[in-house]
Amino acid sequence: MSQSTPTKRKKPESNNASASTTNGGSHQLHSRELKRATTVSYIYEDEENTMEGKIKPLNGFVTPLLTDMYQITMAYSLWKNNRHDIPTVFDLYFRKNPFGGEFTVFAGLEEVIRFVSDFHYTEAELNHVRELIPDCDPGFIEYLRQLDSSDVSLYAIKEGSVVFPRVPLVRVEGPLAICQLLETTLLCLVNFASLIATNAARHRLAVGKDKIMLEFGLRRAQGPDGAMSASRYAYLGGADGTSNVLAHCFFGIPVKGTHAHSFVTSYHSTDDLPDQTIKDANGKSHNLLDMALKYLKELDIKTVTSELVAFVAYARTFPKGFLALVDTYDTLGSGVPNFISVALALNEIGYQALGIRLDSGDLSYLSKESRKMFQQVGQRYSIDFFAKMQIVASNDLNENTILALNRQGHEIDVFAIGTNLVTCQAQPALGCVYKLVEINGLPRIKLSQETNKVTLPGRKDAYRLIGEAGHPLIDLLTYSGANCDKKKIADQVPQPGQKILCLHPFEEQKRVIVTPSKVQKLHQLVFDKGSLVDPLPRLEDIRSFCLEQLTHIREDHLRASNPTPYKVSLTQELYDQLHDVWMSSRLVKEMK
Ligand SMILES: Nc1ncnc2c1ncn2[C@@H]1O[C@H](COP(=O)(O)OP(=O)(O)OP(=O)(O)O)[C@@H](O)[C@H]1O
Ligand SMILES: O=P(O)(O)OC[C@H]1O[C@H](OP(=O)(O)OP(=O)(O)O)[C@H](O)[C@@H]1O
Ligand SMILES: O=C(O)c1cccnc1
Ligand SMILES: [Mg+2]
Repeated sequence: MSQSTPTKRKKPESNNASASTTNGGSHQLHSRELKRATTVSYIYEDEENTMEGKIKPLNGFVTPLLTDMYQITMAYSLWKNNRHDIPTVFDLYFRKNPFGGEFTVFAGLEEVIRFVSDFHYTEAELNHVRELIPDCDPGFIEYLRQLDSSDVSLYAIKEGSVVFPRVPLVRVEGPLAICQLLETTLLCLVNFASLIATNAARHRLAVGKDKIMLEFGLRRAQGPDGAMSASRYAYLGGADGTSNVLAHCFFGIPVKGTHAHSFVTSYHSTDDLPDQTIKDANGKSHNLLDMALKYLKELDIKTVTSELVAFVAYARTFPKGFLALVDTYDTLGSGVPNFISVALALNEIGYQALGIRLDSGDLSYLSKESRKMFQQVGQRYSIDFFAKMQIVASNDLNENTILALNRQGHEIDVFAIGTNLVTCQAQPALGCVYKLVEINGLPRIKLSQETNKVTLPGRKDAYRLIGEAGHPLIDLLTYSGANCDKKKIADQVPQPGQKILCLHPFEEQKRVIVTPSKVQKLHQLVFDKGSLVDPLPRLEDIRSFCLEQLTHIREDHLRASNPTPYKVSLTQELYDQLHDVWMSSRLVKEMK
């Protein structure tokens, strides 16, 4: 690949990054545009997200060459055989929910729309393609030079929706060659995004809605692109903030942070802090270290002095949001008392400390013991906010450890989750696939030894049937293929209050009659032959939609252990069509 040119970026607007877990980061979104130059390079510009403005991918690697080689060879062959313009329908969907769960959060749609909208080959990219194909016909390069998405339409489920296996997340309609060329990039954009969003949603459910969940995974993420995607989609799925500064600058995600052990261990003695003073709101100077030592004496506790010095140094830098990492030497014997002494000193001169971070040991026990100490000191000195000091926990947290902490009881206010959130250690990939379901108006099927892998042929629509209690009951797929007559298509559309027969795609005896109270059409036209239909929603609105959606799904579908599968069914018409196409596509074996 060509060397990238040096980055040429407009300076991001100043962000409000702060050292505390509550003060950091504004919620304001700074949309960034990433323009592609002749070689792959990153040039970020402010983007007006208008309908007229050309929208671009969020990441400079997202170009038509971010694909598998076979897409290009297939496109060449389709063009050579004059099949490139045949009208087609492709479905993008997954077959199994991740993490042993029974739900998935759909994410990545904005990036899909941006990529499809911007689809074109630059001259440099055309040169690459020419070099990749032996004896490449110049006519193919001419064909690619004029190729764009002006004949492509996308129908999609809203980003942030809770979704289920086999329901197309995106339906792509357009000429065969370009739809085929989109496959790999679209899958790359949806698979990781949805996996991370689902992982974040599961961690969010474990943490509970009244607690704060932060994503601290940048250092362990799968490279810079994986890290940016992870921060974006962890936020979409329910994280309240990230430690990733660039994700704040690009996506407007609130940025949060505390400090590391190295900050504490970098101090050895009081000599390392020649200036121990701090000014109060009136500008009067006080010696913060002496004041903290006075409180330690009153409390009759001996602690590690170098740790106290580090805390004083940090507190005089951030007196308004002082939060200390307390487990460097001895959490309850030194870290928490040192924090308390500095917090009391700050309080004396009008500043309110924020809390502590625990990063090792038994987080249930340590959080409860720390809370007790805060309550006792608060009572002794009649300081109300002391009992409510924020307790942040980190250290290899995951869904299971959080659920275990909930069972044991804890006093944690903020769960900071890194590795397990951004790498999806419990399951490293989602298996979204992209399959041709209709060509030239005719349904197409892909057979498999595994029934579950057989594709559902034909153009389909999807509806969510909502029950009396307000919970989704079932997703129903209807047949809306080009060869299905208009009345049949209309007759399949489920109506509230009417009985609807819903069939399992492969097991004839599994059928249910549903009378929905409400019906939601799941697919919307989001990209219409080259044009964006509606402005792209803001990331924080997608996040709010996702969190709201989760409150409507029945708890037994969401729970971590033995969740109930959610039903996805077919209308009689779609069922018949599936089985007709299946029968006619299968060879009848002969035995002698
Ligand atoms: N009460 C608890 N219940 C269940 N899991 C816990 C509890 N407290 C901590 N954990 C988890 O147990 C693991 C402890 O890891 P480990 O023993 O490697 O670290 P540590 O000894 O506490 O700290 P370190 O080695 O980083 O100083 C972490 O994954 C942590 O999230
Ligand atoms: O554990 P995670 O969920 O990935 O969360 C992020 C971790 O990264 C930081 O330290 P790091 O692990 O780099 O070093 P430390 O544990 O030795 O402090 C932090 O203190 C957390 O422990
Ligand atoms: O701000 C923190 O405390 C932090 C950030 C990233 C990783 N670990 C900790
Ligand atoms: Mg660690």
